[in-house]
Amino acid sequence: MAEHAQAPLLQLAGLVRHFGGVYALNGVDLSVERGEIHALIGPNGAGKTTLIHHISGAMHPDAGSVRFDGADITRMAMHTRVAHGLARSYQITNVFARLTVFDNIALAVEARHGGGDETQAVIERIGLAGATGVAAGALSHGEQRQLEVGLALATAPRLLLLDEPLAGMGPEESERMIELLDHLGRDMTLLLVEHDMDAVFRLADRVSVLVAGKVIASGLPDDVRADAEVRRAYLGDT
Ligand SMILES: Nc1ncnc2c1ncn2[C@@H]1O[C@H](COP(=O)(O)OP(=O)(O)OP(=O)(O)O)[C@@H](O)[C@H]1O
Repeated sequence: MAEHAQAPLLQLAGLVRHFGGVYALNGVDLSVERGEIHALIGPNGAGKTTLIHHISGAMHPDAGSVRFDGADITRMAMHTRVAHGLARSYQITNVFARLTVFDNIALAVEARHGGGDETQAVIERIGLAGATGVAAGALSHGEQRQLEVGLALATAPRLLLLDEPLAGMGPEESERMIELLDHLGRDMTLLLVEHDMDAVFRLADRVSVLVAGKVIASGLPDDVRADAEVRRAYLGDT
């Protein structure tokens, strides 16, 4: 419907989630537009991981709504969201260490009835064509993170969620991952949580800042960087 074509791909409104007396999400409003690379930044404990859990469907809110492609998915289960094109790449390694790169991706592709050609295409996309027959456990840390992105890609997502894709990486590995994400961003919408500000400001079309369970700013990277409240709350006014 025309109305839906205009709607943001992902729209969060008034999301609230508390754990006892701690309000991890305290009324989050956030829109992710179709085709953009959107970065979510914020200090430790701001609620970023909790927010990703609410988008992936691992958690459900106490109040507020999650809309994906115009539909209300607030109560939808995680696996149903994946079938609708919403995938998450995990911060914690979830590859099968003893299986080869090929078999890891093939399993994920077969889970949605794909074939061998598609497996190879995903492997090429994540830059592991030279390691197809290598056991996942023998890959470097950076390559394992590339493989994790491949597992999410195998579900043919329209929105890919990435929680700290550069965590624990050296400069060369980071560079490879940034290039990979930059390429993926040309074909799909990405929402990433990341602490590496250089990477964020290089990759993101738009940036949102989460502080104490609320989005305090959302916009173009340069505008967000210049925002006085953001500087005070997070970036450090140097
Ligand atoms: N399962 C839980 N039970 C109790 N409190 C929780 C739970 N999950 C998160 N919290 C609390 O909610 C707040 C937000 O946590 P969250 O992990 O979402 O922040 P974050 O922005 O991802 O932080 P970091 O950058 O350190 O990963 C914190 O105060 C945290 O202690």
